[in-house]
Amino acid sequence: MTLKKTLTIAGSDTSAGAGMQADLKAFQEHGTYGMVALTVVVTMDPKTWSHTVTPLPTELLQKQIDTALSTGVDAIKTGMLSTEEIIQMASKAIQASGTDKIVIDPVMVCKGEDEVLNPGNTTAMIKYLLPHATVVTPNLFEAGQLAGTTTPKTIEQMQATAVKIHELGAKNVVIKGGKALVHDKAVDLFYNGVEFKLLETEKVSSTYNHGAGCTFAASICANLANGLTVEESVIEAKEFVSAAIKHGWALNEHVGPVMHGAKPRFGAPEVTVTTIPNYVKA
Ligand SMILES: Nc1ncnc2c1ncn2[C@@H]1O[C@H](COP(=O)(O)OP(=O)(O)O)[C@@H](O)[C@H]1O
Ligand SMILES: Cc1ncc(COP(=O)(O)O)c(C=O)c1O
Ligand SMILES: [Mg+2]
Repeated sequence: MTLKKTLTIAGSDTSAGAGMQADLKAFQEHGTYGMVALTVVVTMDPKTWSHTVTPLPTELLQKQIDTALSTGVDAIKTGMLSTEEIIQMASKAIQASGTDKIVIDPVMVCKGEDEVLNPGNTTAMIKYLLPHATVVTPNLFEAGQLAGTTTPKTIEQMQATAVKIHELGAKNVVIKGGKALVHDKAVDLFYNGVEFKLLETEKVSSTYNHGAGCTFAASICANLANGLTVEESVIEAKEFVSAAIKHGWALNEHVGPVMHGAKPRFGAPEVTVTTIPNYVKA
């Protein structure tokens, strides 16, 4: 039996809820063969849990990319890319890979940390990654940064932001309202350049949501590798991550990761999909 090969170009979250650890767990749960090209290692101060991001030498990243690509990957996801040089390397890897199943998770901050990784990276992501994105999965903050606007706060503002990000070259845009959007449901907005759909689940009141974004994007990537359509991939990923958040747990007093493999074990909350009227520019 052969498996579809999924590659993440991402950082290591040593606490293992997010980053490439989340990606590999989600890849595995979706029955794909997960591979990694590691960009940075994130470690935590045992007392304060403040994060330190340590980059790997770029030559080593390139060797990992070359190794993984030589096997013929079916889909690629990008996660934490800490410098413009690394963003360019990821872009070249995508173009050399021969696959058009590309999920860009434009990670700009770690949850629980306010500091933006490197503000110049946004411009590089726009230039080098968005034109190759089958799907891009910003949270509200990241969506505003990519679109060059303020952080969207309403569904209508999310629509305007999604249009701008689509114009930058991403074929499909999912803006994650998640926990941040003031709404009684966990709402994500899907835009494929033609129509808008709202994806909604129950909102879990837990704070054990570390790694939700990575798990969501990696699930989309695995679903694409397995041959699902973009929309099917996003809807299943939303089910998968909702279950993971619902069963999130306390790793220690500082962080609560999602339970990546919750859906196959406990089932998933229902995702409601509603087509909404197109946003008309004022
Ligand atoms: N409290 C919650 N209840 C249910 N779903 C959530 C909750 N928080 C986030 N989600 C969902 O998890 C996914 C990841 O979103 P989010 O946590 O906002 O991303 P990120 O980790 O990148 O900031 C999205 O599909 C979002 O709607
Ligand atoms: C290596 C790495 N990638 C990505 C993220 C973003 O995680 P999330 O899925 O919570 O957005 C983090 C957050 O700590 C991280 O450490
Ligand atoms: Mg994220």
